Amino acid sequence: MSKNKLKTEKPENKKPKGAAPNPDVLKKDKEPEVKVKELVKDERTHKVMGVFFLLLSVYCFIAFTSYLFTWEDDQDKVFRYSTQELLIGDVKVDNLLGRLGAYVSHNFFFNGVGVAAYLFCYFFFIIGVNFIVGRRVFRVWRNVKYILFGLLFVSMTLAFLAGGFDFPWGGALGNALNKWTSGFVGKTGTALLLLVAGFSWLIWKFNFDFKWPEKKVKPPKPAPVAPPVTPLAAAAAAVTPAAATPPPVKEADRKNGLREDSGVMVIPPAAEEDLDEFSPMELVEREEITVIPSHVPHVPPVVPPAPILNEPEEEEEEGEELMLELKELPEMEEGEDEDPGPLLYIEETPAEEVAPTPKKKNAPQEVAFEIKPTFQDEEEEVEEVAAVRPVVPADPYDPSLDLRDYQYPTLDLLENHNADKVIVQDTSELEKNKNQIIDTLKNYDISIQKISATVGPTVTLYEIVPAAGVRISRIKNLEDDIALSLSALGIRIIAPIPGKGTIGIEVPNVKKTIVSLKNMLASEKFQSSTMDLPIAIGKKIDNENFIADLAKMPHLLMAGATGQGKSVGINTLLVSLLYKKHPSQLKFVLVDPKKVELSLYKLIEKHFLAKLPGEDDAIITDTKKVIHTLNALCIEMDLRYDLLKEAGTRNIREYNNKFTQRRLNPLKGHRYLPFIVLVVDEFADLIMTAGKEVEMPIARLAQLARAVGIHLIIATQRPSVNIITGTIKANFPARVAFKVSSKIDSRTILDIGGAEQLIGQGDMLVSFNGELVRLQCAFVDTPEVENVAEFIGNQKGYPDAFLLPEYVDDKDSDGKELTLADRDPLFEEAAQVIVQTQQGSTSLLQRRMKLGYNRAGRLMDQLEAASIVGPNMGSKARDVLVKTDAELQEILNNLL
Ligand SMILES: Nc1ncnc2c1ncn2[C@@H]1O[C@H](COP(=O)(O)OP(=O)(O)OP(=O)(O)O)[C@@H](O)[C@H]1O
Repeated sequence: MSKNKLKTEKPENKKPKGAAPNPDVLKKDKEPEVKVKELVKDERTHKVMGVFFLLLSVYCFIAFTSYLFTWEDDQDKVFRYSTQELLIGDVKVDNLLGRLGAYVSHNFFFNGVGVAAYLFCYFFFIIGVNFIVGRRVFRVWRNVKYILFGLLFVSMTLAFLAGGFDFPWGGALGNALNKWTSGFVGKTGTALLLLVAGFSWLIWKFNFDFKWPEKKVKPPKPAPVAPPVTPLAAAAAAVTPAAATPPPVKEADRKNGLREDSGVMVIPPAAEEDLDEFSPMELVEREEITVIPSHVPHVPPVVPPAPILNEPEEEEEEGEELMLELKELPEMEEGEDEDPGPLLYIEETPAEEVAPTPKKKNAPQEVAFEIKPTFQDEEEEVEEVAAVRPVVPADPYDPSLDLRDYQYPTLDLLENHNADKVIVQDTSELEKNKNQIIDTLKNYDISIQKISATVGPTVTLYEIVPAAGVRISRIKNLEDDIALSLSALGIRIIAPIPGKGTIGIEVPNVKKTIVSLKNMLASEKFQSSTMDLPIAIGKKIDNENFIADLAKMPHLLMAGATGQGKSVGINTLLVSLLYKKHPSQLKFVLVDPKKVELSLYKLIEKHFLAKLPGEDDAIITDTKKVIHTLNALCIEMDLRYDLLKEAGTRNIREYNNKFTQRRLNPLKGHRYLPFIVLVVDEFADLIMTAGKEVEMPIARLAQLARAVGIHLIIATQRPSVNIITGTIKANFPARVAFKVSSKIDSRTILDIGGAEQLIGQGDMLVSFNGELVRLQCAFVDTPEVENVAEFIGNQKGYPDAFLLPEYVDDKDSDGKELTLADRDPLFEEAAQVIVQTQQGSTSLLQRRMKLGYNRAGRLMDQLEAASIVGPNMGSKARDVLVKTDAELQEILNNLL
């Protein structure tokens, strides 16, 4: 019914208003052009061509083979009769394919290329297959090159070898080539030429490995242990990460794509021939095949140690050699060459003082050295050291050494969830959906040229190429009507698919596949990722793993109605990070107003969690404490910026590099900075209870914290505009939407509709880098998270969680008189810092004691009240009025 109605409306559709020209006239003008084009492009034409070439190939094959047996008799007849007589007349031949067969074979063999004529059968075959299948199963141009070479080489070789026979082995071409070459370079030359050509082709094709058997080299003896090894040097040697060196990959395994160290099957890149082109109704089932090992050993990232002494390999002057070492010293600021760990300093004693040794070239060991451990917090020693020539410290600083035995969680802690490796979609379902789509579009008078299907874990994407002349905007306008007509739940129309000019219709699969996090973490992409904070989010429709770097995102906003997969999504992100990061490199700040969602992570408090000083629980559930924690994070951010500025670095990566190279002085407050990831499970709840007090620090962190390694993951059930305000949104370029309840919610979170049409259970849209991608979120169940948390929690951790700077709420202390009775608990410590360093600087207190500006300022006022420092002098540091510890102790005793 609607069909007829719509068809009668057609002219109106084309030209809605105004004095339109007669549509029939216009149509007639355009029709022929469109038809020829369509005919050429039409897949049926291609199929017909395919059948033709395949039959041609078979025909030639039969004719040629028959010719091998009947050539003697048939050749006579071909010679005797003219072409016309032969083809039209009544001549009897023996070839299985009659006169035409005899004629064609004779011309291909005798007048052509001899036995090499079979290469033509092959050529027709590949053309036929390509046409019939509708894609380049065989690469035509490459094959043409091989065939041309084959024609020349085979015909000439056969003519050369079998020149005396009657049978046209090499055909006219082979004979001619052979004749000319033999005349030019002689018989022997021709033979050599053919051998060279033959071998060249074989080498080119198979790339043989010509290996000369290698001389057996004795393994070098282990270097003798240096006689005066201090305990310190021994400790440094123990750091050498022998275990960290990945085991060598066996040659055979490498060829097979099996990486021994990870147990991960790496799929070799698809052969060129396999590359597909867009084809009618093709089924795309691409799956990253991974062999999931029961145990994937992880190797903590340990930087290989630098040699203690660089012994030059080439001949060099002795003096120059020492110069070389000195040149290698890192550029340090004055007095910055100390760091807290024990260092190796090499004291050079003039050779003649130790023993008179004759000067020799290339004998560095003969310069007398004494290796002395020094500890920098002992001041006299530091001074002593300043007098000697320090050498580059032996090893780069390795932050993971505090927990050097830490084992990364293994994959056997996770479940497979029966996630099928290959997604098998019922072909009848595909066919049914395809026909329904075609029929529905026909109802709206939209004809299509091609349709292809890509089966994903939860939905199948039908990609449509509209027929020539159909405007995509028309389909876009009809989006809702088409969705209604298809009447399947969760249909999403993408018109057009960005960058493709095709239209996508996503239809939910009847049988959905769970994407297990285990599979994703076992994938080569994740295992070999070098991202700072790799997160395995889920699988795209084409089954490609979507793994992103949270550090680049740099923050993530997640929304979704209740029960659609948000908590699973957060667990997925957290577990991915736990599988890739050492506790020294990453800390989580977990905010869980719902109190139960993140409680599992309590077990890893001493490894991966950060908390406020003095707090019992690292997982924050109370709104007041959330405000304190967020402000503490802001202080940490400011402190980190100060450190970055002092170090002359722009971001956490550069800073940590400089620190691990021991180019930053920990006595000046420098430290290794772990990444901090703040996770808020229910943001709406926080905004409802604390409003601006929460929004402001979140917005500040979102705006500034990326460079100093603080990243935010904020989740909310209610993505309404009063919760996700403009300020928040502007600073969260990466957003994730699970199914939401309305189009408005979808717009709030993604700036576009679509999330309301998702089908739940981890079906999600990710807006990142200006692209909108539909993913099936990787699934990790609560018991799995528990396993991972237990595995980590049972290992030795730090004494406490990572402590954030203390934050004192101005409201708590404002209005109070600054009396000595109200002294800050850190008063004594602050006084000691000031007296020991003799610097009355507030920022020094901030850095040394990890305090916020307000608290450090208050402490300074209290120190002033106690006459330990002088009054504020603007930008200059205050005078320190107490010069010695004894003096300070007396003042402190009097204050009690
Ligand atoms: N990626 C996924 N794959 C398969 N099933 C999933 C996935 N994510 C979630 N589910 C299913 O959906 C259920 C609800 O998920 P989840 O608890 O994460 O929802 P939620 O959005 O956090 O809900 P709430 O806001 O009420 O906590 C899960 O128990 C699971 O059965």
